[in-house]
Amino acid sequence: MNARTIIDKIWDAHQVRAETADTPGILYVDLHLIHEVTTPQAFAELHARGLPVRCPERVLATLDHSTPTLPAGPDGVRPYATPEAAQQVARLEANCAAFGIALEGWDSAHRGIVHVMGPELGATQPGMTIVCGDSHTATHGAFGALAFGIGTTEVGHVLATQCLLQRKPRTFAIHVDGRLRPGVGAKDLILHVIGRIGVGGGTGHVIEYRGSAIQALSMEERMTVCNMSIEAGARAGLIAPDETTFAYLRDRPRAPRGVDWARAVAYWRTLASDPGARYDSEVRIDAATIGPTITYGTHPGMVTPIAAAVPVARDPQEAKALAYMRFEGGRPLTGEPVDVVFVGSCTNSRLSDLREAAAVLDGRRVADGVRMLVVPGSVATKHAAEAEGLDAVFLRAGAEWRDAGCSMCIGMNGDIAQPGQLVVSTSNRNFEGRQGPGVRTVLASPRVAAAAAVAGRITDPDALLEHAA
Ligand SMILES: CC(C)[C@H](C(=O)O)[C@@H](O)C(=O)O
Ligand code: SF4
Repeated sequence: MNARTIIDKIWDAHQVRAETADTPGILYVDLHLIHEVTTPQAFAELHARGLPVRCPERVLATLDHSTPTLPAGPDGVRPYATPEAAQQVARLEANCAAFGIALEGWDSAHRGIVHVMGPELGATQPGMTIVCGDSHTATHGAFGALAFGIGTTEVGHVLATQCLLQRKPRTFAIHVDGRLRPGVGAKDLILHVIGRIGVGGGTGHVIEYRGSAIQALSMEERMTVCNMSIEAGARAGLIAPDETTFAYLRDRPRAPRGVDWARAVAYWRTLASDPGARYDSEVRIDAATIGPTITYGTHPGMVTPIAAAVPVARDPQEAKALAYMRFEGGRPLTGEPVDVVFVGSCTNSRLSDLREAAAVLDGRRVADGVRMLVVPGSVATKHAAEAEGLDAVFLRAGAEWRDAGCSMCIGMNGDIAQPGQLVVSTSNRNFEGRQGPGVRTVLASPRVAAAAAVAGRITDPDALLEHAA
């Protein structure tokens, strides 16, 4: 057989029927993750047509987008932002009960952002096809799964059939070789990649991240990288599974056990792309050239090394983005006053992210007038962070320590900033108004975000930490 990429291998193993010129192929789905926002209509369709869920055991639900991050009041009432938010949650609870679907709901120690809790449970595994009515589903590609976002109509299709109509994607190898500099992490890496290939650079492709700098990443860092594949326009992004992957998955609640574990690992080892496999596109990046990286505009491709000057606008769209952000081309963003710092989201709300932010905040204080919100990605992450005292570090520094959820990444639960405020955010989208009407968003790593909180300004963390030493 020809040399195949991991993308081809997973595709071939799940293709029920090949595509033709006129019709997409049919792909079997191993795991369907669902949340409260993109499921109500899909379930309504099943109810209306009297259809059952084809494989309830392959569906896993959580509550994340509309959930308050402040605790219930003494009356037990949760502080939902809107009646719609409360209703979305209630409907998912009712639909999961009606169709026999496992829900990591309010009383679950595993509830959390769908792309954080799936991996934590070991539900996300190499070689799987994984879908979710959510654009950041590529996060699960960190495990060597083919994972992509689908629309609400498709959520209904998958619930009813456990299959999806899909055309085979093109393949894109992004090689990152060499070593990342100290203090430079996965978020800097992926922002740099998106800046390099552009927000449309991955369109129609599944990206395989390869090379020594990728192999050296932890699972949590790999998730940060794969998470933002969609921001480069790609349908998905993945990384071949290796010993790091297997070590992470071993003994997780939903991971295979005993002889099944050995059999699974043996299969997972066959997934890596064959030597000589061909890709439709390829890019090579030297990890040592990447520094702390932030966005300056209103899409995640508008990135700059933190100390470098913001590029001068080359077209009306860039000029519009700079005007919205109130930034000036030709000048660096360092020194720009910050109003809010958000550490959270499916990009950067895992234990390693919280540790990274806490390391900067330990023994320091959030600057006067700055609000800092730290929101763990899951209840399990929250407990793990508290077990090692990270909550105390954040609270001592003057930050807010919240319950798990999407929170200010998208503000659907009411966690938003005020018009005109500048937010340094560890999330993945800096679109106009995403964190509240008129709010200006700068995307950054947890380290850069925490440094901004301490300085009250956008700051090169190396300068801040050196100064203190
Ligand atoms: C609400 C949901 C459908 C949306 C998505 O698909 O990504 C959200 O998670 C986002 O990050 O914008
Ligand atoms: S954390 Fe943000 S990007 Fe991730 S699923 Fe929630 S809203 Fe979407």
